[in-house]
Amino acid sequence: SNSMDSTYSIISDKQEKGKFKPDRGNPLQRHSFFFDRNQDGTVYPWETYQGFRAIGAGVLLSTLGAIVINIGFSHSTRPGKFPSLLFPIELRNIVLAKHGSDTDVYDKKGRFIKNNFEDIFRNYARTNSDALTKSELREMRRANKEHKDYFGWVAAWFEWFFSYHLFKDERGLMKKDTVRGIFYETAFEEREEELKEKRNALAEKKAYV
Ligand code: HEM
Ligand SMILES: [Ca+2]
Repeated sequence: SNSMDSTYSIISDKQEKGKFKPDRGNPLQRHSFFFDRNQDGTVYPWETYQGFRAIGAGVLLSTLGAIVINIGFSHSTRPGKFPSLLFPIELRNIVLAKHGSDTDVYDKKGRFIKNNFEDIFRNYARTNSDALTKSELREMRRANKEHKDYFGWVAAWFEWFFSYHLFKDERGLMKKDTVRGIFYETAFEEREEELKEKRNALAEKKAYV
């Protein structure tokens, strides 16, 4: 099948599960692919919503995530196309959604730059060497701000807001391993598995009483 076929019409998109294979060398694509629930290469808002729910976000946060992420990133991943009111995000072009005022951990090709990742913790993790407190995270975000880059400020704010809200530990710390897992997507997958297991255990318990 020709992947261009689905480019021109969203309605007749075949939505074949597993049609899209993320590029191993592109962690940014894998990060976003977690939310492509039917794995067809396009993330629609309802998929973003389901992805958020799958990692334990409530209805409100998931709705917010779907709205800001899909409105924010749809158009830039569809170069030359008329804006779509369904706000699809096309994963093969996900690097085009990169913005300013970020950490530079993902480079222009969506690769994970280890040194920039290590810099986050070298520069801001003072209270604990392998985690950021809420205020250290804020400090990092402020330092990353580029002049008049309003879109980047807002995008980075949301990215770190979602990260902190969903992945801080019981002491309110953003652990280094977790942050790496967010960049690589494994944090999403692990959380989803964890919640599935919890639900199954609960269901089994109920079956016995
Ligand atoms: C719970 C959900 C999510 C969390 C916690 C999250 C978190 C993050 C974080 C922490 C960054 C790095 C920001 C930085 O370098 O300063 C990032 C970057 C990015 N995320 Fe997500 N994200 C989520 C969902 C999504 C979704 C659904 C998509 C698209 C389908 C997406 C696309 C991107 C893109 C394109 C970047 C690159 C931004 C850049 O480097 O300029 N993310 N995200
Ligand atoms: Ca999809």
